[in-house]
Amino acid sequence: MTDTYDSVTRTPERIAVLGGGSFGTSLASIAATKGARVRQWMRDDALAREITEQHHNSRYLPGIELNPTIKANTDMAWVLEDAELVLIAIPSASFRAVVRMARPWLNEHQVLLSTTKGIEESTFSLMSDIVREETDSTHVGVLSGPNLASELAAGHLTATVVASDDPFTRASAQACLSCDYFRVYASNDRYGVELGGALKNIYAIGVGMAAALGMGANTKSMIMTRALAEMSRFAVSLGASPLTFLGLAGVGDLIVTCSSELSRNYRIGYAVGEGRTLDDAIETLGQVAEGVNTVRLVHQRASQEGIYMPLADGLYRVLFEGVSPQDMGLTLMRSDHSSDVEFTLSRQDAQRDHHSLYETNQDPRT
Ligand SMILES: NC(=O)C1=CN([C@@H]2O[C@H](COP(=O)(O)OP(=O)(O)OC[C@H]3O[C@@H](n4cnc5c(N)ncnc54)[C@H](O)[C@@H]3O)[C@@H](O)[C@H]2O)C=CC1
Ligand SMILES: O=C(CO)COP(=O)(O)O
Repeated sequence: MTDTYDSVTRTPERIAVLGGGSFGTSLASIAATKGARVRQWMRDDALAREITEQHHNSRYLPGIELNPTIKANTDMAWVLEDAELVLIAIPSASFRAVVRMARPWLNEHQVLLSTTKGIEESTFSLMSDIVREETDSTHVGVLSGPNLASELAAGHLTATVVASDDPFTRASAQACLSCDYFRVYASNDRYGVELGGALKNIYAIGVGMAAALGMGANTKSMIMTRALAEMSRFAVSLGASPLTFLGLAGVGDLIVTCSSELSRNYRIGYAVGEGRTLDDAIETLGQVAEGVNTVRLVHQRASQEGIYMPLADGLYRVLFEGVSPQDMGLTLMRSDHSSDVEFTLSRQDAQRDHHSLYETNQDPRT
């Protein structure tokens, strides 16, 4: 991939963030710390005043000091006024409704980036598809990677991927958000990056369940590794690049979401593994865990398309059909072994794949 970083002549100066939750707030704080004018839209007036006046988001990012220049507001027109780049951090269930609400103040020159890791229930659309359908922007992209919001807001070093087929979008997002603790890589596999972010949530629920059942690191590693094969098989059959799954938005995000108790999806799985009902687990969490819906949608789509997804199917049966996690674990382990082949590559295949991996994953700035 060429012409990414250098094609932006200047960093976007006016940023709008839609969403007052943990991730939108973390990204708002980064952009503001880089010197941009940042306006953040949310429904809750009290929360908007707290962010603007006290520089905290106590509901979604307790204990984190935000950049004091962020101005949060419930007035969409004011937030989007003159915005050059818009970050959309709204849960998938409300994403289309909020984009429609914003539409009167959006134009084709703005960069519109989804940071949401989910799939629309009624259409199986990814969020960037919704942005394309609902707006006239020619600069649409997604941002996804190992980015737990509270760690990001605390300045722990990490990286992410901005994916778009439009070089201007990729470069604008890199310029807007790259900083000493957040490295932003570019990709043109928008579909793969976006699917990676949505799919890994399913498996974090599974690893959370395994942890609640007292399973150790071997089990977690097995689930994560087979999850990677499964999610990549699904995404590739829908048109994504398999190489994306070896990058930050694939295995990178899978590892963090399956390993950290900060992950809401992991916590849902843990609660169900402890014997709580799904409804009870969701209510206790009080935040969005996209994987619950995603597992339903992916189970349905994989069945329609005939894609082999034993882990996602098993998790669907535990969450929605009352199968116990213990029984599901045994069923998976006892299933037919005859097709359990990991890789059978020739040396030439391996060399070709290695070469194409490193070509594709090259940092566009080097
Ligand atoms: N929290 C995290 O660590 C990360 C989250 N994400 C993704 O970001 C997306 C947003 O998640 P979070 O910020 O974490 O969620 P959150 O649970 O922290 O907050 C959700 C926010 O969305 C708002 N919201 C919900 N429905 C709305 C509607 N109809 N209109 C206006 N606002 C509405 C809520 O009021 C709340 O401010 C999710 O898809 C998530 O997967 C991505 C990377 C990291
Ligand atoms: O996507 C995330 C980290 O990259 C956050 O995952 P959760 O939504 O499970 O908290």
